[in-house]
Amino acid sequence: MSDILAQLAEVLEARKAEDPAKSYVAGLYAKGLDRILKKVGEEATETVLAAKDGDAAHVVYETADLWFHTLVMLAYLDLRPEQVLEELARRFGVSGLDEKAARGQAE
Ligand SMILES: N=c1c2ncn([C@@H]3O[C@H](COP(=O)(O)OP(=O)(O)OP(=O)(O)O)[C@@H](O)[C@H]3O)c2ncn1[C@@H]1O[C@H](COP(=O)(O)O)[C@@H](O)[C@H]1O
Repeated sequence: MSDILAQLAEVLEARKAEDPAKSYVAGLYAKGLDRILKKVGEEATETVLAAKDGDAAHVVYETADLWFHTLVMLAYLDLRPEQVLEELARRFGVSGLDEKAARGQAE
């Protein structure tokens, strides 16, 4: 499921060498971190409004925009989505074990 994040991260990395006039992502990099963070903030707000609105397709669309712009932010900071997934996996490893134990499934 997370393969698309890794593949997209590769594209975002490659866009660091791209002409800003020819690529949306290269254009964002050229505008700098503050512009990227502004986009993350805008997309977060649009996601919240979509969730309040209650249209499922709209929520998915806006969440994709939000995730995409956080991936651009991570790439700009030379961070990888795998690092975020590892952090989530580490947390799940802790709480997931608790859940398994509660269900009597612990090994
Ligand atoms: N997944 C995306 C993606 N999601 C959203 N967006 C862009 O994010 C922007 C969303 O912002 P808005 O809705 O506010 O639209 P906007 O007014 O055009 O944006 P601003 O002028 O405010 O920055 C749109 O321009 C979308 O096209 C994306 N642009 C690119 N990608 C992926 O990134 C890859 C590299 O893209 P390029 O750099 O364009 O080649 C592509 O192959 C795609 O896979």
